[in-house]
Amino acid sequence: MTGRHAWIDASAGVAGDMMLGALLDAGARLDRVQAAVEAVAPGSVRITVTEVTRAGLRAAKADVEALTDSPPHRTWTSIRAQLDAAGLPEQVRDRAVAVFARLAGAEARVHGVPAGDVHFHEVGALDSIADVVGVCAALHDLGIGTVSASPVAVGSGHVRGAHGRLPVPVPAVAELSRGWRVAADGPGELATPTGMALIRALAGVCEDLPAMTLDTVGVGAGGRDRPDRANVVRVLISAEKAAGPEQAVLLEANVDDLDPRLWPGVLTGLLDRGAADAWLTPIVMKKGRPAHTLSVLCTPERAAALREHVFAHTSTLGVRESPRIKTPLDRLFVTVRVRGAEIPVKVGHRDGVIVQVMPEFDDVAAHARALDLPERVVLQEAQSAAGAAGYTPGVTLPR
Ligand SMILES: O=C([S-])c1cc(C(=O)S)c[n+]([C@@H]2O[C@H](COP(=O)(O)O)[C@@H](O)[C@H]2O)c1
Ligand code: NI
Repeated sequence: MTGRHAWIDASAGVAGDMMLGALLDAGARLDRVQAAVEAVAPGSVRITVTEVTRAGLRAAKADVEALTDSPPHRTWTSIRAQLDAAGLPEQVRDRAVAVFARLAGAEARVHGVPAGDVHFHEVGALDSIADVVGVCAALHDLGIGTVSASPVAVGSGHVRGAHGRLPVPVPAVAELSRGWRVAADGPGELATPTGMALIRALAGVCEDLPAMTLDTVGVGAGGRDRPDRANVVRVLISAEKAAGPEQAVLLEANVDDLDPRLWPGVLTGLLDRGAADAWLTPIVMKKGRPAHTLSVLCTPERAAALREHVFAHTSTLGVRESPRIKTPLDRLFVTVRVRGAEIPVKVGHRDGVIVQVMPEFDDVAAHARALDLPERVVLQEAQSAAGAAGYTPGVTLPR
């Protein structure tokens, strides 16, 4: 994935409105954010942003004002339908779905109900929609391709809510914290479920500030002003990301009982839904059974949807998931003419030096069929035509 990198500093805690404030402070346009929220929950909320101080630091405070007395649908199933129907940019929708899926999964486990039935409280549902969709729209507006985040301060003590007195970290935050570095780091509820769900769904990795050419810093305020520490989330955003390693997720499942005729459709379906790659490896499983490992490489944002696709379309009972680092070549396409036909050629380069020159094989095959020529002849001619235009491995890209 291309784009800038955002590192979220949640060392003083995190909540949805704090992240939204930080991204608006970093330059995300309020009208774009409001429009995305409006598309999901028309006429329901108005987002405003004001400048405040927290322990003497300037910060942007995002506020969500409810404009309606009639609450929106409140289950995860109905919010999912609203997100799907809103016509959001694909990246905004996918990220928002991933965040709500995390939140619903955590609440489902805590309360012992199916995720689809998880009930977002009436006012909370509007706040959550505005925070989650607003954050995802702001990331999109800022051109953020990848996200990572610091360890999170979750707080300590107790809070009062719909479930009475809850221990801090509240149960949903504790559930969402599994696999992340967290510490109490102070009294009170420092991390909310929505804030933690945003971190877990959007950030591929928990890390201290990664090396970057820093472009922008945004500071988002929490509700309370505490004298001992600034109640803020910071977001540090890189300049346009240099070509280099990016976060990826590898999903894997070993399967020994799927009708083999179904596999091509499974792989095509995964690629159609945004997997960067999907493949099968023959293996031998327990009891000497011939089987396959299904592997799916994808961005962290696509992982949840693709995991569900694997469950729905194969017979697996589980999916393994591991973070990976992927280093893609920068790419561009050029078109060459071979015997009257135009064939696109993919050129992979690193720092402006060409590494790979590969005619698109589907086009080569189609043209070979049309001319009744061997595919290898058309392939070679397309490669030669690209070379004649200056696209040869080892040379600098033509201007
Ligand atoms: O309403 C519910 S089910 C609820 C559950 C939990 C659990 O941890 S379970 C916690 N809370 C509290 O709601 C407020 C708002 O949280 P946001 O994530 O919407 O900002 C917060 O204080 C939670 O502790 C509610
Ligand atoms: Ni709850």
